[in-house]
Amino acid sequence: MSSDSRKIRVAVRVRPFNERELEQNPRNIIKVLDKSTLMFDPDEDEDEFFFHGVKQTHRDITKRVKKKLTMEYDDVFDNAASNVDIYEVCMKPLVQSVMNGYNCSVFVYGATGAGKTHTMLGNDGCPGITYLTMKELFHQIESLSELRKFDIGISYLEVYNELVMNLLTKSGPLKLREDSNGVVVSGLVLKQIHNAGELLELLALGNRNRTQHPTDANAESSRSHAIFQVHIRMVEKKTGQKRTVKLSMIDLAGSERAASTKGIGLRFKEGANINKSLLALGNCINKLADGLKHIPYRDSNLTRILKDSLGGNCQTLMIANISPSSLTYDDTYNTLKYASRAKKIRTTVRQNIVPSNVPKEFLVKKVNEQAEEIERLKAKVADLEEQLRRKATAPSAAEEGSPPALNETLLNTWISRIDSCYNSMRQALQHLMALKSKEKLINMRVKLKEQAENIARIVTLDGSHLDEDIAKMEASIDRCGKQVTNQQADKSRWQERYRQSLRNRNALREEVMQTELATVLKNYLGGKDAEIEAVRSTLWKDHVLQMSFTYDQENKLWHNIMMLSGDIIQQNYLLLRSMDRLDNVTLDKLKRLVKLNQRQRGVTFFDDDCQQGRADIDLSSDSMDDIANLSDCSADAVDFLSGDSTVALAIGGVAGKRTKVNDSSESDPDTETSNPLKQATTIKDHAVEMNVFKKPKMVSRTLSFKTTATGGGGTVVRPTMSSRRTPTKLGHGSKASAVAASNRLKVPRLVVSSAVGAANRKKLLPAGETVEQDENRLLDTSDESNGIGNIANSTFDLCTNKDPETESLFSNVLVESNVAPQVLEKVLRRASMKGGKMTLSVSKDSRKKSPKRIGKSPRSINRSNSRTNASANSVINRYRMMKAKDAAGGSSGSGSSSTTVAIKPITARIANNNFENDGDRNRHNRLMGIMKK
Ligand SMILES: Nc1ncnc2c1ncn2[C@@H]1O[C@H](COP(=O)(O)OP(=O)(O)OP(=O)(O)O)[C@@H](O)[C@H]1O
Repeated sequence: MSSDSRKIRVAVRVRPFNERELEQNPRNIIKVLDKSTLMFDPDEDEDEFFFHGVKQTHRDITKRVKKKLTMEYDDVFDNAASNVDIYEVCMKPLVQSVMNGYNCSVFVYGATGAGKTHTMLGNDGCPGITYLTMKELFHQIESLSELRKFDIGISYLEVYNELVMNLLTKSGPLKLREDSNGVVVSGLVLKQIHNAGELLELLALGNRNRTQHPTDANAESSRSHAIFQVHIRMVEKKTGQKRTVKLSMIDLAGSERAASTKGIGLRFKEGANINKSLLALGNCINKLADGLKHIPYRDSNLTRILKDSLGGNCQTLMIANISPSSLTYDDTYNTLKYASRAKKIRTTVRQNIVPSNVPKEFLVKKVNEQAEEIERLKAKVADLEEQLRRKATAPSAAEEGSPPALNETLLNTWISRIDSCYNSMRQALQHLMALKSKEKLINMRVKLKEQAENIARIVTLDGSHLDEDIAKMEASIDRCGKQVTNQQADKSRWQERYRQSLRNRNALREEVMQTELATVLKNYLGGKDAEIEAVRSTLWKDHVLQMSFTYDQENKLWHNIMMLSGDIIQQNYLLLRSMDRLDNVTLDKLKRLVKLNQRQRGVTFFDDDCQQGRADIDLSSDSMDDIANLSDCSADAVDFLSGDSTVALAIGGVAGKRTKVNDSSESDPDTETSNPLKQATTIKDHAVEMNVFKKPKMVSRTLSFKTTATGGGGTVVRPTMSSRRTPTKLGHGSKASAVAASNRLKVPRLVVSSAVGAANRKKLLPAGETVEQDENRLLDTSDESNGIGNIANSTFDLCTNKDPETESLFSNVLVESNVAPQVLEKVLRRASMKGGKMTLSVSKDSRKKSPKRIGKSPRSINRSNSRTNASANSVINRYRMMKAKDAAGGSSGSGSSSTTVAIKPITARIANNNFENDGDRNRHNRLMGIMKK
């Protein structure tokens, strides 16, 4: 888009004397010398005066000396010129500029009654330049209607007392604001017109609304600046190229001095405002003429509106209207001076072609055409070169009898042709795969975002922000959608180019096979094919890695969410239950949750049954679940390998065995490279190379509570935790390994008994041992095995408000003990009654022993990472659920009391590794994922 610096075009129009002036017999102060020159204040044509026979030059010595200023403008029109003349000379070229996409602007300047409105609007018998211009504009539009589509909207504003008003609709004052397109009137609605006739109606309407008051100088004086603007939008039908242009026609209020209108009161205020805006206009004109950088456009609304016309991207015409009468000597002189200054102003004009509006398809088509043309020309050049060489070498070869020289040249030609063909193929493939990969990733992200949105609808801390949050998420999803849509055109373009390159390659191959160099070139072609395959594989690898990474991040996030949710659910469940607020609906939901969790185990763990389950999954679906389960080799990951074809692969086991389950691939001309089996092999190789199909290693964590006696008989229970990678491949049915694995698990247990009191226990003690000794012994033993020890019949400070983690741990530990739910309820009720410091008294006849604190130790957990802690809680919870289930079944079966829990001898439990029976252990091990069913 080129720009052009042009001066403002300035025309001066001299009106005829009006009746009022003629009555006063004034002097003519304007003498039009030619089409571009006039003389201001010329000598009077007076009768020659002789004194004593001598011609006198100065008849009246008191008379002012004439200025006799010769002034030059672009155009000067004398009093005989009509509006049509003005239009033909000044406006017609502007209409042409408008049609070429340039902004144009014309403003009439002059004192009141100088003929500005007459020039602009004219009257019934003599239409003004506005009507004439619009008529020509519509004429041009009609003649170009086959090539372009036009939209025309007009606005008619006035600036009165510094307020901007719409003359076409009744509304309040409008505000001006500036944007990249210049000064814009806020809230201005354009009126559409379809012919010059409609324009006349609107102009009449606008003029009726315009502020006019009679002044001494003009009976119909316009007291405001009127701005008529035509906005034209043109769209080239063939190319889609868009141009938006604006033609502004401004009828300024009179530039006279206030005194000449003899205004008082409101008229004086009008005059002051008119003068203020015209003064600002004068300042701007002066500064622009001097080439200054800072132009005070903001000094008035008028100059703000005229900013574009004076110093912006606009071709501007100024028509200075003057009266020839000596009655307006000063005003005319001022007008002419302004006009002269304005002549020096330069504006920079450029065509308003909107490049972004050129349809993409058009550009894409053009680029494709050019690319094809380049390819064709390249091939032609190569062909011609080859012919030339052949001609050049043929005679000499015949002379010398050395045909190999010919072969070598030919070979080089063929090689350069093959290289060029494969280069374009590689380029297309790279673009295509990058675009497809991007699309797959975006689609995957959209699904993840949708999931997050669903969760946000359920879980929200503050309902008032929900809408805002959802709106943000939806906006983000929309953005992703737009990204995908935007690149569709690109994708199909590269797809077409890729297909074209494949066709070219096949054609070239056939051609090669006809030549005498077929054997050599066949090998060369094979090498090139291998190169393309390597590129394809690398791109595929990058894509899979990216997909894996994204999914892995999401997986981690979900893991954390689930752990936190589980923890919160469990705590709320216990709290509700302790408060007797657990209703059936919530309970049902919890049960469903537990069941869901149990069902998921079958999919999550890598045992034989699960493998079967995996094979049943519909791998062609790209649902979220499938992405989640098969992220490493999902259909998404490999779909793009064969263009539009869909090749879905399934994992067939831990080692990453894959099975082709669906191949709807259309015939790719490149049968060799599009062969899905070959691709599968490639994928497999990559899987091994990248390790992406390898089963993630399971991690088991050992949790133990160390109980140590403190001074004064107190006992501190410190939970410690360690993580260890556990080999997931266990020997099938290997009992020894299962036991070994279960042995590694030390489940925290808090052994509580309200039935076995100190007195009773004393009877069980070996002779000579006190209760205290017995307890210490038990504690010590349990430290080794159970991890917590028997701390029954005691009052414990479980935790304080400051240590919620201990509270959480305690509830888990407590549930794991054999305390029946009813007992637990009582315990929690009691505990909560103590307020900030939770104190648990299990036994009715509890002795006031030093409290055994469970509170300091969680710091050691804090030192571990939070994920480890969450996992530990999860382990405990799983175990708790299992026990709760068993307890429910057991109690109904045996009918044992739920309030009193008898504990087994600790030593027996040590031997049994804390499990009540083998079923428990097996179930536990299954839950922990360390043993096959
Ligand atoms: N070139 C002209 N030929 C014939 N009559 C004219 C010409 N110019 C102006 N007049 C007449 O002079 C009178 C005043 O003209 P006009 O209203 O256009 O002045 P104006 O500059 O717009 O004044 P104001 O600033 O007060 O609105 C009108 O009656 C108009 O018809």
